[in-house]
Amino acid sequence: MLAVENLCKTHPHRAEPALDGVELRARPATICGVFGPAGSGKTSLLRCLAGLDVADSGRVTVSGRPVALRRGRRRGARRPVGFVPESDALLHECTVAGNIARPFELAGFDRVARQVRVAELLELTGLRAESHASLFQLRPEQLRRLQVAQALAAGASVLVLDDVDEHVGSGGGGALATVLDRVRGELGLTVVLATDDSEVVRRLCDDVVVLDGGRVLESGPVLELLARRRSRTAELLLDPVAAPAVAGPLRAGLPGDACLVDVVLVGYAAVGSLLPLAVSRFGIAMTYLSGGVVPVAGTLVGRFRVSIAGHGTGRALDWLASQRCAVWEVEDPTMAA
Ligand SMILES: Nc1ncnc2c1ncn2[C@@H]1O[C@H](COP(=O)(O)OP(=O)(O)OP(=O)(O)O)[C@@H](O)[C@H]1O
Repeated sequence: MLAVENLCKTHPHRAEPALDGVELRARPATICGVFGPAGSGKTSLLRCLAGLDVADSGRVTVSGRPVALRRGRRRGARRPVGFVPESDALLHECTVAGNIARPFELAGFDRVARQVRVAELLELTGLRAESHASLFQLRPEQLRRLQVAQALAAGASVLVLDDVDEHVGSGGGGALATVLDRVRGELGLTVVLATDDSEVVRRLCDDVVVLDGGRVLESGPVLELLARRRSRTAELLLDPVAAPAVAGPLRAGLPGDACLVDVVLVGYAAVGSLLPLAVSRFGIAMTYLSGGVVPVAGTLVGRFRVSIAGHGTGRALDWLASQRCAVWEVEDPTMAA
């Protein structure tokens, strides 16, 4: 377990803190996304996690042990937290296999043991065909996978990746995503990645920490946060199925007693059945106005704006709220006027 307690850091010559009381828990065999806009403190946090920087106050521990500040520049030395920076810090004079072998050499593995471990990591990271290639022949996304292999070779039990964006998102072909999936599922490691790309969180992350201005706005399991009323995570991750900002024009043509409702449904079963069930159970009239479904963390999440009318409306809303979904009435500026 990686635990961060009340981490605070202000960079030299800065008035505002880069990290202001950050708390984080990342479990083994999970991927935790540190999600926030540029300047929100993601890199500052990750550098403290990896022992590359020291915080002004607070604690970072792995399995209860404080993470020590890294000293010296011995690339490939053994580290419990493997840091994969935005730009590569690899050995450009060595081949792909040579880069993975270096931490094993430094740790005193003999030649046969080294070859076995290097072969395993080449397979895990999908780089077997590039084993003898020079780094100059690799694409940026392949270099990122090599960095992961090197961090694993250095004995990381926690893998920290900065700025995971186009490499994992729709533009990157998904090879790094597959590797991280295997690191989580097959090796059971804790992965923490920083991103400002909601697609990366939707596709890969079990947990999320939403950062802004160095503060945690919201954190927890992604699917739990999505099922919370007015969740910040839902607002950020469900942008492909965002409801229109203004409710007013949608009311045209609806019955006078209709109420407009936004509902977030989590899981295949909920998406497929909850709204029709509410209609049949409570005898309400429901009209679908906008929204859709999007895959998140291996399941389906739906966000819909619907109008509901009929005597059973209140009971239907209470029932929906008691299921695995978030539901709230849309504030309608035209009604308030
Ligand atoms: N070495 C530094 N010296 C001074 N200020 C810094 C330093 N590193 C970061 N900062 C400042 O700290 C704040 C947080 O920066 P940080 O790089 O951690 O955010 P970020 O979310 O990773 O941003 P990005 O996505 O652009 O990398 C910003 O205001 C930034 O300008």
